Amino acid sequence: MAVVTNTAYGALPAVHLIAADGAQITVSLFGAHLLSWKTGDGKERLFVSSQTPLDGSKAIRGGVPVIFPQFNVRGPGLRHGFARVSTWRLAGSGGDGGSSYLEFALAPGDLSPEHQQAWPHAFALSLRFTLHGDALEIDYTVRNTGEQAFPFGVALHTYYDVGHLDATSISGLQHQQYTDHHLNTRTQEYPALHFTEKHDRLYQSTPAVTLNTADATLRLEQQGFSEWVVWNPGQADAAALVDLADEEYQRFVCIEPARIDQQPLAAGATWAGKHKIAL
Ligand SMILES: O=P(O)(O)OC[C@H]1O[C@@H](O)[C@H](O)[C@@H](O)[C@@H]1O
Repeated sequence: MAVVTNTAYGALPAVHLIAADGAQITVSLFGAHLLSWKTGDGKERLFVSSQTPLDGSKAIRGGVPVIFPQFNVRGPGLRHGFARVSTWRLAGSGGDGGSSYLEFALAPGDLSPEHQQAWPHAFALSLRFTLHGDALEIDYTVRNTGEQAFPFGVALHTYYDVGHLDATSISGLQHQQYTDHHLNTRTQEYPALHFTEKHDRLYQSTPAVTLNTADATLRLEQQGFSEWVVWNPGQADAAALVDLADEEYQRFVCIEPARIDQQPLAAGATWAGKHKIAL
């Protein structure tokens, strides 16, 4: 049986779910932000910076920031959107022997007056985290509840705890085109991407990639999104991030299912994306 409890993570109210097989997640209401995912063997799969504020004053550095309605600076609003700095509601939870879930919701009434004014559209977001044995599924939907179309971009900005970058690679991207942070578009010829310097790349989506670390292999699948973003700041950019300790860039990579350009969602329409991470 699944056990759901209210808890705190730093100063943030959070919800903790333990599945029947011992797998567990902790999600803060601030950002509907997944902060910890431990598989049944007790191993933590996500990275959270030791320097991140955990009081709602700023986006959390680590875990799974939820990006909406714009990716990075690809839109006129707040960088990476307001969803990661808004307080969501717990909309449901439950489970049986096979799977357990937590579901969160965000609508205009949950936003600060400043964010509501900056983005005056009628929408409903839902995010459901489902634990299935050694896999985690995240179902993300965006509904237009108004009478006019609005533009939106989304991403699940997942920070994986990789132990050390030296032993980390991503496979499944060979022959894929990517755009790097210099805005060069190239094709990746080599089978596995290794992290020897800063990486900030946008790949067209492929159904699955594999993250290889010293002691684990994770298969990442996405449906409904259009890109994979692969990001590690490297040493110099990490030193400029006040919410990351200087050496911590060596402990994570972000692999993000995303829909980076803002595209319209018609009145009454729903967009749905699914992300599955499995051992
Ligand atoms: O510091 P932020 O706003 O959380 O963004 C972190 C990174 O997020 C990544 O998704 C972007 O590709 C990077 O360009 C960006 O630096």
